[in-house]
Amino acid sequence: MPELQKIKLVLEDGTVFEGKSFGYHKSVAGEVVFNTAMTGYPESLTDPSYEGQILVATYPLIGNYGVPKDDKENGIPKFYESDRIHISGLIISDYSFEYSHWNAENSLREWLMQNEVPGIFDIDTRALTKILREKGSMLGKIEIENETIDFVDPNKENLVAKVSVKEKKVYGTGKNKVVLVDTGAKYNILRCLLKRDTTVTVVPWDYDFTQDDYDGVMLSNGPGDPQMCPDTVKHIQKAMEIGKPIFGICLGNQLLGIASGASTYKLKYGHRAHNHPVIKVGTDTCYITSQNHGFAIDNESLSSDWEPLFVNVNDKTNEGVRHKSKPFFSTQFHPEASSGPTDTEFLFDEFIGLIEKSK
Ligand SMILES: NC(=O)CC[C@H](N)C(=O)O
Repeated sequence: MPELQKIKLVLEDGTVFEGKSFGYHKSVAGEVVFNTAMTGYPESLTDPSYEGQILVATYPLIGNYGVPKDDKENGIPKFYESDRIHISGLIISDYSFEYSHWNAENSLREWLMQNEVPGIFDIDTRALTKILREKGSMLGKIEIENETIDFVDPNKENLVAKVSVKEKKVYGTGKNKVVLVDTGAKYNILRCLLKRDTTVTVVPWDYDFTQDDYDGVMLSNGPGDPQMCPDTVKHIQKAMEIGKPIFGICLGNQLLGIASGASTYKLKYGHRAHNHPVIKVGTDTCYITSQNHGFAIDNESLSSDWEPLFVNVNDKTNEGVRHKSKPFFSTQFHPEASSGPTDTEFLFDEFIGLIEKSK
């Protein structure tokens, strides 16, 4: 094991955890959240929804399968969810300095260094997660020795503007024309669309796509508080008047909800895992889903034209909405998975089905 420098995590409530630095050695502040998935750190670290957050992995052994090659397909990385690491820092229990996997090209440590993202290991992540579970997600800061920085609340910033594409870009040559509103889209949403005979135009979060020629709208995931994107909401409202199919995922669910008049609130510690059970409302069908969110739509605030589509079995929170008569629906979980279970990928087929029916 190389010589490692000391580094600490300081929580808003004053708790301090001392650990060892294995990533880029610098101080950083953000919101501390935990994810209970056992695999998928390359996908999580590059998920733009984590922008501004310090991520705690509750699974104790991290780094053992390295990080994948940066192979491209259709002009986008095959194994990553965006072009860079989005988390502000990584907190783990045991870092595996040895890695082995058929697809590994680099170590997690090297990759964190290249992206200038700090990592701490040798932390009692069970004790830390219990604090976050009991008190809720809180602000925190990673501090190197002899340095003090201020806490920063990323939810007060427009993080979506930071992670969205700056210009329109077209992918694929399929027959169904989908506008993908990039509020921080994971590449697997694009991959799932391209697999289904589509031409996808990825547009910036504040672009008025309603003037374009399209068959359906896909609203992506993304970071931060959904109330920070009024421009996107305005365009969604215009698209609802046009009436072509709309499918939203995670932040997309929240923005569709807000556009329909519903309100959102912050969950105590959010859902970040591979095993969240959701029930399709009105059925006995339960799906196990991949999730990463800290906000939710208030089911009670839905207007009379809308209804909950899925509900979380654990805490009964909203997991999706749909319009009662128009082809608009969304999910709070991730049907594109990556990482996590792919059980709900069929929702992309349902979206394409709605597009074909409405043409
Ligand atoms: N993955 C996402 O799209 C997250 C949505 C939103 N930023 C939340 O935390 O609730």
